[in-house]
Amino acid sequence: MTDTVFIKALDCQAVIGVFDWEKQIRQQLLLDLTIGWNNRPAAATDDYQHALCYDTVAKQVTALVQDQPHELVETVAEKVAALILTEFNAPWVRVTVNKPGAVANASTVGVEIERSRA
Ligand SMILES: Nc1nc2c(c(=O)[nH]1)N=C([C@H](O)[C@@H](O)CO)CN2
Repeated sequence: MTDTVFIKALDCQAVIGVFDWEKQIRQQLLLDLTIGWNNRPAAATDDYQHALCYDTVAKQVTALVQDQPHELVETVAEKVAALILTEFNAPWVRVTVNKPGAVANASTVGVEIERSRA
């Protein structure tokens, strides 16, 4: 089953970084999420109850990323993956965390992980 629900370039303003100056400011993180989800039941019934609501996912992920400080983008990616697997019961998720302001001569840097439910 290769169906997914995705969210691209989710804009989060986060306290993120390893240096002291980074703990005093907010910086942009852009998250790309690809979530394994069987879309057939929602399509067959045209019923929102069977859909994985990308708006609900986006709001919960934004709150998680913005409401507490983190040092590493790796930590953010793991926490977001765990949220999606546990709270939304998704079978797998791919999370990309972009920190576009981090390296002056790169358009973006970051990490990408894939996690599955145990
Ligand atoms: N693999 C990582 N490398 C770096 C990170 C990170 O979160 N993961 N963070 C930093 C600093 O916070 C940097 O972004 C400041 O510009 C350096 N390397």
